[in-house]
Amino acid sequence: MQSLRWIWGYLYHYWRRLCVGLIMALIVSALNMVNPYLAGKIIDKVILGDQNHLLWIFLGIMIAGTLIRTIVRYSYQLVFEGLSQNVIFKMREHMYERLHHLDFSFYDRTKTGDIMAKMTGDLEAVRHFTAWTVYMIFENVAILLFAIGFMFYIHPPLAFTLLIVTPVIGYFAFRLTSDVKPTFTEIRNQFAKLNSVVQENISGNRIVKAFAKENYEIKKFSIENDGFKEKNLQSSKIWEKYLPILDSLGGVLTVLMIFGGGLMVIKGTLTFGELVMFNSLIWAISNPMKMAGWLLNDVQRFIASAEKIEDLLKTKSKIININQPVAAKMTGMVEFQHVSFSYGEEAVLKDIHFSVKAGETVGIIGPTGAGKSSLVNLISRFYDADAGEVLIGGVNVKKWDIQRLRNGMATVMQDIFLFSDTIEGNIAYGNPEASLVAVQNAAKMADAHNFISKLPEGYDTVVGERGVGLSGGQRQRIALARALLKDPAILILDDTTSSLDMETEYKIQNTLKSLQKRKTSFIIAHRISSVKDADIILVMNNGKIMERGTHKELLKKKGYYFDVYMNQYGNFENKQIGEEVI
Ligand SMILES: Nc1ncnc2c1ncn2[C@@H]1O[C@H](COP(=O)(O)OP(=O)(O)OP(=O)(O)O)[C@@H](O)[C@H]1O
Repeated sequence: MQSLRWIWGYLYHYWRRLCVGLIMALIVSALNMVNPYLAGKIIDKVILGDQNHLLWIFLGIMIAGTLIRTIVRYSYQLVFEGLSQNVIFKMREHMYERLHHLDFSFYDRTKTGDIMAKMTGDLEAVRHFTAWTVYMIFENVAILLFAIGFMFYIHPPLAFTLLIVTPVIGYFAFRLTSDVKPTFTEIRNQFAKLNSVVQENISGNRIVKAFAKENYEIKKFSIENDGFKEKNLQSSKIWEKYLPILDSLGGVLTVLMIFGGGLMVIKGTLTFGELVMFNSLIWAISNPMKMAGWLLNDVQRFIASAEKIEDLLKTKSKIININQPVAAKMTGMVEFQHVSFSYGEEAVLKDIHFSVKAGETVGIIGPTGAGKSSLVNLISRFYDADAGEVLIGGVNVKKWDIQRLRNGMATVMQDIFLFSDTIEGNIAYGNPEASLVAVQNAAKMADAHNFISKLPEGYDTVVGERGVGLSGGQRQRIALARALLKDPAILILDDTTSSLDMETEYKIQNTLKSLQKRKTSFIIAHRISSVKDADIILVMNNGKIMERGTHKELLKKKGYYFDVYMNQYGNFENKQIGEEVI
């Protein structure tokens, strides 16, 4: 019921078209009564009553009725197809918009395959329901009611005899529906699992090959594929149980009609023509009953899919704008006031406290898993702090308009993502209006211009999915150019130069230094060389800032930073070298 109410939310925009379609379906259902009626009249009036002149009239009406019925039926099929395409178009748009509104935590817990199953299989089930099932249910119910009414009009006692069987058919159709429903939910969930395996395998096909795990992955797929087949077979088994019963009950109707009707003809209470009318109408009773199983099947499939789509559309993002967000100018002043944060149970950031003036550079260093990326994720409000406040320009990030906040900053994430587009398109992603010269300048700053120019199609080179066809360092430089072209007030570089050789990193750093005077920069790195010129370096471990200061100050402290420095630049045993550098 809930799913029907939900789909009505989409359908009512087209209620006029829906009404036209349903009225046409009603006309077709009524026209279905014409031929059986006239067939009976031909027997009674023409064959037995010798009124031969009526034959041509009856035949003419039958042909005209059939023609009109075919045209109207074809027309409303088109009406419903158009209607369903409109509904699906809107729904797909809503789903896509929702997917873009949802925050990082949604994507952390949702498999891409599951989302794809919703965008494809579930939408198709809803399309099928609105394009076909809706009018088929209406048409079958209308035919059944017209036939019952007509039969009662012709001969109530025989009509009554036939109707004795219909509640039994109704009972089995209902049983079939309730038994089959859970299997549809299972089929649908299994389909999502199958999709996830395929999607992960396609995305990770290089890893699969590198580890020679093709057979393992094929087996993994086979298990899910087998599961999908099994779930479908389970559903078919339920069908196999009920369909013969429903079919036999349809047959019982015919037997009852011939037996009861035959007796009535012999007794003279029913004409031969009326028996023919009943005989021609019997399908109008048994067919909707038989169709009920298939249609309820479709309804259950629709409900299972509609629930999944509705779930997605109802999923709320935790990161949302407040009622009247601040629309201040982004200044680049960043402050963390006793911030704690966790993804789940365990705290990932503990009591983080620091402040940065606009235009300053912050280096963040520390072992893997220390919480460096998590810290910068709070600046862009990809997640919200559990305690404490993150302030930009003195205003809590939760009070900023999210679009404005993120437009004022550019992040080069650790996991570089490039779209399957031209290099120019990828660099201009954050600033599509940018001229080619501006794109080239950004590429020069990121030391990417040289290698791009050497490509046969230069900036028009289309990179593969996720940037396939480029080296790790080339991808990093394009991502850096993309961030620089945005000219943000806050620049966040999460391990952005890790794949670059020292010489390229040095060149980029010199460029960044000139830029950094204008923007606040956060540079996460494992190499001392990447952070040593920062105004302040935060050394993180286990979610805490355990050391802070400039490069020189930190070396003097002879703590973790000093050890890393010695590891990378000097003899670890001989701390004297470190002191020389200081
Ligand atoms: N999306 C997430 N959901 C749950 N836990 C997460 C998520 N992202 C990171 N973590 C956990 O949070 C902790 C800090 O991770 P984070 O990525 O911030 O570390 P990091 O210092 O940037 O590490 P690295 O240098 O390896 O990038 C880790 O224990 C990690 O397992």
